[in-house]
Amino acid sequence: MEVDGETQIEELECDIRTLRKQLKAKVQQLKTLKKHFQKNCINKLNNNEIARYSRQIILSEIGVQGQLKLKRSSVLVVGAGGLGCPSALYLAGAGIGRIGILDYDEVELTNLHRQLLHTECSVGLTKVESVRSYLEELNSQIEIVTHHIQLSSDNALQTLESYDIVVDATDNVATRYLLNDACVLLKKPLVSGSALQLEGQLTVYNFNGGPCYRCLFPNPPPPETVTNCGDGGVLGAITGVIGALQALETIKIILGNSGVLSGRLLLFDGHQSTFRNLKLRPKKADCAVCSDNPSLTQLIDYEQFCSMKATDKDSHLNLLAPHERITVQEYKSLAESNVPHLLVDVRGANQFEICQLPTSINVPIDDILKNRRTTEVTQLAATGGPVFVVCRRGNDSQLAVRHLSVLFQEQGLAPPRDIVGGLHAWTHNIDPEFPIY
Ligand SMILES: Nc1ncnc2c1ncn2[C@@H]1O[C@H](COP(=O)(O)OP(=O)(O)OP(=O)(O)O)[C@@H](O)[C@H]1O
Ligand SMILES: [Zn+2]
Repeated sequence: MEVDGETQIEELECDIRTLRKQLKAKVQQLKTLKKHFQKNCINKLNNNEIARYSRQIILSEIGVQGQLKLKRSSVLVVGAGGLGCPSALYLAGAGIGRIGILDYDEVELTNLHRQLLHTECSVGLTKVESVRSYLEELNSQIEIVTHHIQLSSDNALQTLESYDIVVDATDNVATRYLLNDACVLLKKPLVSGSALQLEGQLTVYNFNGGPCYRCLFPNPPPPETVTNCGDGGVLGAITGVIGALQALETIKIILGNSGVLSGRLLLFDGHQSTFRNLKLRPKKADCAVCSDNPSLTQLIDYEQFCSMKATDKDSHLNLLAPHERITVQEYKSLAESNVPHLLVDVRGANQFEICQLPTSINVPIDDILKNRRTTEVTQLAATGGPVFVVCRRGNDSQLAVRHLSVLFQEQGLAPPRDIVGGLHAWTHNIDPEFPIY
């Protein structure tokens, strides 16, 4: 009975995939026909546009002329994730004539709580295709262009060139510097947002004599101080707030509104639901890129400059010597032979609650690095057997081993060892049923 049910589900899913493909082909066909036969004048609104945008056209800030400005403008949204989805959605709704969506990534299940243009059916598709099909259904009057690439120094200038404004909806420092420098070189405003946990930030760089990102942050932060959503977590409503505000600032720039958030930083605190505006330092007279005598006149290697990758994928640390590490397979056979040992899981308590390996104890990395619970670990280690350290992907566990090794040595204990690749490696190589997040 259960097997029958599973087969039926698979068959239906397969049918739906086929129908979606057919639908996509028809939508594309319709688009091409419309483009060919409907005269879309950029100096006039058609009846569909008048009705569609009527509730914003009647605003004194917009009017017919403002709506035409939106229609004639082009915006590139870089990153089709937590911030990119809401900003692209509101830009498309408002009638920006050409919207570019740029992202190298594919949709994953862990994206769906906040990246709300992607659906369960788009898991595995490219993010740019997923966003494109959503936005085209929302508004057939505008053009959506997709760029399924990783933005880099080799392609940034050429890609950004054909857009009026750039929205930074990415999640890593290297890409932020790259976008900043490219926008300065091309003289384009950069609407920059970020969101983490229950907080968000927003500002507009390189606009109307205001500072650029480098004016404020001439040097990148140390890599170990940077947290991404995968490690720190984020609430979808926070990315929604900041992404929608990025669309608002973009629209204000196009309309020529005087209240654009340039030279100011908006901070949103979702705990208290408060917004604060900080005045930023003005443009730096000797900024490396936006001053009158810049030392940087072309794009550089940003991963090298930041000592960080321009993606949050595959960032595997390699801090330890081979003898300080064991594989998940080695750990499995040791655990199965009932060798007495101590397994320390250094993820945060919330993550430990999601899933954990049998007999492991939870001592979060922060507690280890700040020596808050290291005595507890050394005392347990002294009771005998080897000590192993595990985390989600095998990075924090290496930091923990490096830190603990010194303490263990001082006490004459055998050094702890890191489990390579962490719980992700456990799921991939040992137990596919072990939850992955
Ligand atoms: N250099 C780049 N080129 C193209 N896309 C980029 C670049 N840097 C970041 N991105 C994209 O920006 C988006 C940032 O969004 P967000 O952090 O919400 O998503 P995510 O990386 O899927 O999240 P998670 O960290 O939860 O896996 C991602 O889709 C990522 O692929
Ligand atoms: Zn500058």
